[in-house]
Amino acid sequence: MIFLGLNIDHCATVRQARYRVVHPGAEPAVEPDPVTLAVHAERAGADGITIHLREDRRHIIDSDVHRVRESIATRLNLEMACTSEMAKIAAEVKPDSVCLVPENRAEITTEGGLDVVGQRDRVAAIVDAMGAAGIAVSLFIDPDEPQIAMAAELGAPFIELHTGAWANRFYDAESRAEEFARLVRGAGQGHALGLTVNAGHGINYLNVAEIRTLPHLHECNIGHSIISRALFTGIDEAVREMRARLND
Ligand SMILES: CC(=O)[C@@H](O)[C@H](O)COP(=O)(O)O
Ligand SMILES: NCC(=O)COP(=O)(O)O
Repeated sequence: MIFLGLNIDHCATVRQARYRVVHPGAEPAVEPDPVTLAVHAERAGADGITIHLREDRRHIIDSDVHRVRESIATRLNLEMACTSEMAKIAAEVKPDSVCLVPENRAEITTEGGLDVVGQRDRVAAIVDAMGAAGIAVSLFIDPDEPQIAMAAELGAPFIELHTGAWANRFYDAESRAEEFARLVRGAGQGHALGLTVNAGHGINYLNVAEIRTLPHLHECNIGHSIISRALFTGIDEAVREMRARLND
C-alpha cells in the first residue's frame, strides 16, 4: 500500500489571503482553518498530515503547528528549512517526522530539492539534532545519485524524491519519460541503500496513475491538487478519491 500524506499548506494560503490585508483594528481572518481540515482529512483516509512552516510564514503559522500537533490522530510531518530557528520549533513540537526542504524567499513554490551534498555540514547538524530529539528525518531531494548517496551517508531514514521536474514535463512524452526514469533510478538507489522512499510535489489526480508505479514507493505527499479539488467536492471526497487512485 502507498500511504497518502496530505499537505494542508494551501488551506492556510486561502486564510492568509485575507489575514495579510490587515487594516488597523481589523481582526485577522480565521477561516478556512487548516487544522479542522486536517481532522476531516484523516477521517476520510489521509495517513498523515504534512505542513511546511515557511520562514516567511506565508501560509502555515506557528500557532497552526502547535494546534495540528494536538489535534490529529495520525502522523505529523513538518517540512522546514535547515535553520536553527526551525530545529528549535521542531524540538519543541515533536512532529513524528521532519522533512528538510530548501527555501528561497522569492519562489512561488519549492523549486528544487535540498542540496545535501553542497550543504553537508548544515544538513548533518540538523539530522543529528532531530535524531537526538527522537524525530525521524526525511530529506527532500532531487532524484540524483550523489544526493541520494549523501542522504544515506548522513543517516536520514527517509528521502522524499522531488517529483516537480517530472510533473512539470508531464505533457511532453519524451522529457516525461526521462524524468520518470530518473525517479525510478533514484528510488532503486535509495531502496538499495536502506532508505525509505517517499515522493512529493506536483502530484495530481491524473499523474498519480504513473507515480504509483514507482518502485519502492512508501508514501506520497500531496497538497495543492487535493486542496484545489476540495473546493468543489469537499475535503472528504477529495481525499477518498486520491487515496483510491493511489492504491486501487
Ligand atoms: C516542499 C514542498 O514541496 C511543499 O512544501 C509544497 O510545495 C508546499 O507548498 P509551497 O511550496 O507552495 O509552500
Ligand atoms: N513535499 C511536497 C508536498 O508536501 C506537496 O506538494 P504539492 O502537492 O502541494 O505540490
